[in-house]
Amino acid sequence: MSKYQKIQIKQAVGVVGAGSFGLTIAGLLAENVEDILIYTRREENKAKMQARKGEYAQLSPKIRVTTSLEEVAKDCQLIFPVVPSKGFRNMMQQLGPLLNPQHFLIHATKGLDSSLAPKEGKIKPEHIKTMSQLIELESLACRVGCLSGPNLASEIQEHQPAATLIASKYTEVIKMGQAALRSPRFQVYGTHDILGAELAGALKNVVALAAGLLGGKGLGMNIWALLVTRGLSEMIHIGKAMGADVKAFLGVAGIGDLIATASSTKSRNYKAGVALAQGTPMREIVGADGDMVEGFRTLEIINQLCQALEINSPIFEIVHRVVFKGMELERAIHFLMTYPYAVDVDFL
Ligand SMILES: NC(=O)C1=CN([C@@H]2O[C@H](COP(=O)(O)OP(=O)(O)OC[C@H]3O[C@@H](n4cnc5c(N)ncnc54)[C@H](O)[C@@H]3O)[C@@H](O)[C@H]2O)C=CC1
Ligand SMILES: O=C(CO)COP(=O)(O)O
Repeated sequence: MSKYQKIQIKQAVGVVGAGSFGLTIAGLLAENVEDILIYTRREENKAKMQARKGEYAQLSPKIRVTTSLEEVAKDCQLIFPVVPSKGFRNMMQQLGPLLNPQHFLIHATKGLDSSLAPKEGKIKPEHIKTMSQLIELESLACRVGCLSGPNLASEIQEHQPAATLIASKYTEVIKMGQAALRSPRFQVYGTHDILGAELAGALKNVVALAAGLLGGKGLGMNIWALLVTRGLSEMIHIGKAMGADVKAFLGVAGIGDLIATASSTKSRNYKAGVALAQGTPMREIVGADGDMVEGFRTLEIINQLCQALEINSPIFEIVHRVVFKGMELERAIHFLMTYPYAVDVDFL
């Protein structure tokens, strides 16, 4: 047992979603937990994972694989859902009926959901849900949390040190998450501001995408720093309009993750921006990695929200035009460089 562990976790811990970050979380859990159950939808993946073949060769022997959500809900009190936002509600509609108020759910998805919005007409703030709100909507689970921070999966898989934030209204969820994940290679902070942590994690992907656009054009660090600073300011304004506090945006899940994602060629959001700037058609990027560029979905949802609430967010608006309306990047940069900004720090 790790010396950081205050609560001893004796039961199996579940991970739903056997992608890059689900496997990373399972690997972190293996430092503290004896029995980890990871859910994959695909039988062929289950076979490969069980045989520890190919990309699964390094899987800890403590990790069991299942294609049964019933088994996850029955065996595990603590479950980490780690599926892209696009599939999250659908996943919860299957998992939700199997859960009860004794379950603890800590998701790690950095995105938003707008599936409750009507097909026609304007989106309203109440149509936009974070993943913790979807968990509450689709299940009886109330001990809900989120994990968010500068956590590029490949670095953690290489055992490089990193930190994250577990956010929940419930202290017991934060403590349980810390006990499960904390180790000398993974620092885990805690906060009760779950909305702030979720929004910071989702919104930073859009700024990372924008940073990739600049990187793809070969632009330097001055404009990168300007983008990140003003992008953070817009993230905070949008977050506040959605009911969040400023704090999370200034911590590991906000500025911390923003720096990591907006400067790393390991980030899929950053890489998508680079590809767009270098002329790769949108359909090719979406075709290759579409669900995984969370920033695209978030950008569409936030653009509608900003219009509905008349939020002034020039960077988000112009990135939307570049990504979805074919605006030339040079024009977009000119627009922002001549934008009548007046105040530097306007969110404190
Ligand atoms: N990869 C990373 O560095 C990090 C990713 N995240 C977040 O984690 C989430 C997942 O990302 P990755 O694991 O990297 O993506 P991925 O594409 O590698 O894996 C996603 C997995 O979810 C599965 N999945 C999709 N829909 C499902 C459903 N309805 N039911 C069950 N499984 C389903 C897919 O089959 C796939 O195995 C994203 O929201 C991402 O922003 C957060 C921190 C770091
Ligand atoms: O959120 C992440 C790192 O903290 C992962 O970012 P990407 O989804 O852009 O790869």
